[in-house]
Amino acid sequence: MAAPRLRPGMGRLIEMPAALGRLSRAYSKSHAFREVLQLPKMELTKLVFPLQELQRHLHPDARSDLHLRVFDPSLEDVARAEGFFTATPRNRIEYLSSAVRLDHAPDLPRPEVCFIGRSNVGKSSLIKALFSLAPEVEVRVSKTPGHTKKMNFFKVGKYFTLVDMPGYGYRAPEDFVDMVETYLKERKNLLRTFLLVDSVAGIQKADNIAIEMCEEFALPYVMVLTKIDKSSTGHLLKQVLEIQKFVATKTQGCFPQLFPVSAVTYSGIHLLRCFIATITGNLKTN
Ligand SMILES: Nc1nc2c(ncn2[C@@H]2O[C@H](COP(=O)(O)OP(=O)(O)OP(=O)(O)O)[C@@H](O)[C@H]2O)c(=O)[nH]1
Ligand SMILES: [Mg+2]
Repeated sequence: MAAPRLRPGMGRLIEMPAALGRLSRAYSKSHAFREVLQLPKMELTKLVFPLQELQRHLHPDARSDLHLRVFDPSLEDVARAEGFFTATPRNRIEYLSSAVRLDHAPDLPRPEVCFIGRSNVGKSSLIKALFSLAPEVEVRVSKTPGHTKKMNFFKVGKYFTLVDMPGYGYRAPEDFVDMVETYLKERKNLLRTFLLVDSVAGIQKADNIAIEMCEEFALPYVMVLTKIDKSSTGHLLKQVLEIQKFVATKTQGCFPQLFPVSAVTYSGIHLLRCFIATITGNLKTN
């Protein structure tokens, strides 16, 4: 397994003052990257590059099975990406508006990324975690499936827009199909769709319908595996391998690398921020 690559200058960030070292596990609620960098190396890898950590558990002959190197930023890139997600007076991160129809959606020139998935899969929680450095932004999450009823638009400075979608499947809003299908099909500035799949349950029937929809509309999309804190390592590894094979053999528009995340432990969140900053053309990695 390759260690996370470090660029010159990162050493300074990683040098750990003794006092901080003792406190390394007690990071703040925001999970700021400078705090993450103070973690012991294995913990850091698990948190920032969850696929790399999983790869450690694969038999050496099977290691090429994990598509690790498609998007493979350095720690420095990941650190730089955080700037886009940090709210400051000059970088305003805010809820913009909600819409139940595409023609009610805000007219925005900047690139947009949206998050779709079954109700309760963790879309709103993931967006809330991505916005942990913008604590003023309110993203509502709920144990009750079908909580998000509208498309919610969030502006990230002058860089891009994130859209939290209502879920499909159980307790989906009645107008879901009209709302989401039309959005996916016609939204001009939609750059990438993140399709969330529960890492415990794997790909379900309703997910297949969403995958077919993305394929039919020829959307570039990315699969995110949620709630990885709830999966055992063995189960997660099995799901990653199965889903990766599915993506490689049955899809055209899906990005080959999966993004496992947890909105509870923040595993994969920093990498996903870096990916979003990169695909929206704001960050040059490698
Ligand atoms: N353990 C764990 N629970 C999570 C995670 N992400 C979300 N949850 C829980 O899953 C439930 C649903 O989360 P939401 O983020 O509201 O899910 P959603 O996909 O937005 O759901 P809808 O808006 O109903 O479509 C909540 O109880 C969350 O606390 C995670 O990474 N780990
Ligand atoms: Mg929601």
